[in-house]
Amino acid sequence: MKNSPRNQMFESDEAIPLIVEGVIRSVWFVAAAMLATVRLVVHAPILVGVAAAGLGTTWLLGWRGSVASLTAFVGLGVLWRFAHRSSYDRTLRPALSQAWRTPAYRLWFPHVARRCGLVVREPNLSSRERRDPEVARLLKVRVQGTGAERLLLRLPVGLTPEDVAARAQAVGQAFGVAETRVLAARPGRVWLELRRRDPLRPTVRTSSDESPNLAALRLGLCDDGRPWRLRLEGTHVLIAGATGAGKGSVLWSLVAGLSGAIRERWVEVWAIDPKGGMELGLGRSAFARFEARSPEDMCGLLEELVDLKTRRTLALSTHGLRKHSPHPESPHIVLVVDELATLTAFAERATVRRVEQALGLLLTQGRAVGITVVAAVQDPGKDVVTWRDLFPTRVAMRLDNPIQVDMVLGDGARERGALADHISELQPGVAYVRIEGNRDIQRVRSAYLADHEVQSLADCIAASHRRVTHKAEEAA
Ligand SMILES: Nc1ncnc2c1ncn2[C@@H]1O[C@H](COP(=O)(O)OP(=O)(O)OP(=O)(O)O)[C@@H](O)[C@H]1O
Repeated sequence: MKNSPRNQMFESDEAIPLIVEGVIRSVWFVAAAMLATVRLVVHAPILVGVAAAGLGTTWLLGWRGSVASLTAFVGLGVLWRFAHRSSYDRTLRPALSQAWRTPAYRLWFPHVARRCGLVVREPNLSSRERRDPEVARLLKVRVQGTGAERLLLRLPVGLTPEDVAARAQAVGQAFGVAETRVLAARPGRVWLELRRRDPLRPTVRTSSDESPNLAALRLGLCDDGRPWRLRLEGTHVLIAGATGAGKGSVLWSLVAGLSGAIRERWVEVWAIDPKGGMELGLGRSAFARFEARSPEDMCGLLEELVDLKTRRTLALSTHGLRKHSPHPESPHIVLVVDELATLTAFAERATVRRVEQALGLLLTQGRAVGITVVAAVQDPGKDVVTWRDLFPTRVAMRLDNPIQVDMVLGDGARERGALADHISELQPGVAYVRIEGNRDIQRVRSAYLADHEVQSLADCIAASHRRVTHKAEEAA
């Protein structure tokens, strides 16, 4: 086929070529229209559904009936919103947002991507040879019930997820959103998340109705609406946050989550509070061991745990086992250290060396024998970086500057959306969590326990232990 100057397929004005051309063009037009319809249905099914329902109703009931039905539907929606806000927010609201935001993103994204630099230009070509730059393509839009809008992007050759992360803020601002982050999809694709509402705004309460699971202990809420679950067995946890960031709430949520296991005695929490008991002293009866006196005393407790570790390692190797299983005679031990840096700040040099050696041994060899270190730090300076890599799980709460974010979570974390230095002082307990082997960073808020709740939690644990001891004495 060849285009003549008059845009004809065949260079002939005879009837048969003209008829053939007409048939080919009609088939081509019908196929293109069908393809466009299919694409519209696939990309904006809700919008197409609503339009089809509107046309169907008008055809069946006339325009008055159609307006009446529409009014009834809107009325039902409004009623639903006021009668049961949570189910409305979970289901209808995201569906409505999806219906109108999908076409809006599709319309504007190519323009925004070009302006924000999500493009690849061929290098080493003169401006005359250079073709149009390749732009990141929007494949899918997902509106979630939690107020997050996720855009699945296909990256042109030459663009990486890090490039998208570096431009994410600009794209977010263009769509009127302040919070953005990049999540891994498969190679060549990336999810760009834009958050319009924050489900972590209200204070999160603990839920005590769950039996403790060391592989996924419930500590609070994730910003996708799911519970925040943290693995405690086979890992160590570093929590960094400026003063008032809510480190205490993470530690107490952890104790609250473990309380069932502590009462049944297959988990013990040992606590070290270098601030003289200011932070953890409130619930000291929840702890099997508690030390808040001199650096030498705290060092002594660490060394006691190292001895226990050595005995457990020996026992495991004697029985040919590779992993410790907790039970009341040999419980899983969670060592909580509030303010790791203070532990060594006021100690003699010899004590500092002993503390460092004991911590090093627990962090490198404690995981397999049922010992988890959970340490909090206020100022993630260079001391923390020394220890950082020995903590597979890291939690960055509100931090003072952007450099500290990568210091805690690892290089590139802030660029991928862990804006811990942007967390508001009005939202204590909010944090970004990085787990070993997972590039994605979770945004979470820990549950909050008021002082009286911490006290009653500790009293409840102490009372349960007293009952068990009493029964054991009676039996003896
Ligand atoms: N998860 C939370 N939800 C709501 N409010 C919280 C939460 N965590 C903490 N708060 C509030 O913030 C205050 C400070 O929290 P917290 O003492 O835990 O901070 P911190 O990081 O331990 O500070 P510091 O390092 O100075 O001890 C608390 O008194 C409480 O009112």
